Amino acid sequence: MSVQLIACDVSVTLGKRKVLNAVSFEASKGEFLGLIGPNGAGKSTLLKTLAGLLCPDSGAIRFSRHNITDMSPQERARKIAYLPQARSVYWSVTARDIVALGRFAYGAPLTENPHDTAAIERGLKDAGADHLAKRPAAELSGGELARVHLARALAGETPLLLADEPIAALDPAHQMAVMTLLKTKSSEGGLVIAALHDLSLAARYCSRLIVLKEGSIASDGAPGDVLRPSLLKSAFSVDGTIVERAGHIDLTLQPIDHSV
Ligand SMILES: Nc1ncnc2c1ncn2[C@@H]1O[C@H](COP(=O)(O)OP(=O)(O)OP(=O)(O)O)[C@@H](O)[C@H]1O
Repeated sequence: MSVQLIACDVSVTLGKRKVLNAVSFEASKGEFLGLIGPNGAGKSTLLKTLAGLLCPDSGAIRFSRHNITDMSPQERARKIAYLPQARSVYWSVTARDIVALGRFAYGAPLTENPHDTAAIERGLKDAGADHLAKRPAAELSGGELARVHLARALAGETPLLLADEPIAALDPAHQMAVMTLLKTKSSEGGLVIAALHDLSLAARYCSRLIVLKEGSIASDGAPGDVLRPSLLKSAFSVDGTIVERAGHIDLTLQPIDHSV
């Protein structure tokens, strides 16, 4: 696999806090990379930095041989889709209007051509949101709106998709549908990086996991290699039982028993 994304010694300070500390990794097309770690570990900050929305204090990020900070916003938007964690909509626009913003780098919605229309409709369908297209976005439930925003990210047809907690608001069936979709997007040649809190789903669907802890990479590798009891304890402060069967990893998590 050819390396597509390189993050080299990336450090980010927000306010007075050093939130990312010399983060380095490489990723290739075809990977579905789960970014996991406890609250405040720096997952959203890393995704925003990879998207070019935050500027690192030091270090560099290259995607498709281009330095992210040298790319124009339009070039970035044609290569990188970013699904943020916060998804509220207060304007009187339809769900389809939101999805059409995914084609903004190509001139839509002002000049929507047949390719834009097809990408918007495919995004809505893939995200399971086609039936919501005409609904006012401000009236949608949290899970419905999450799927509409995912459709917006998909409509850009970018080679890199950065998704911050794409399944957080979803019911179990939609969680699995979205994880299957992201896995499919990567196996079709895309690179997908998603911040996730559900370790079981991350283990089942992602090809690789990166664990962030206090702004640094604590572990990086195949789910079965990363999710070990010692890592669950040190990074997530939980006790975990891990069973691998038929290519799947089953995780059972419980609070650390301090009495033993
Ligand atoms: N603008 C800011 N100024 C100062 N500190 C910030 C700012 N934004 C985020 N932080 C801090 O940076 C740290 C990392 O935040 P980040 O949102 O990246 O974590 P996360 O791993 O995505 O967490 P969560 O799982 O809770 O979403 C947190 O301690 C947070 O309080």
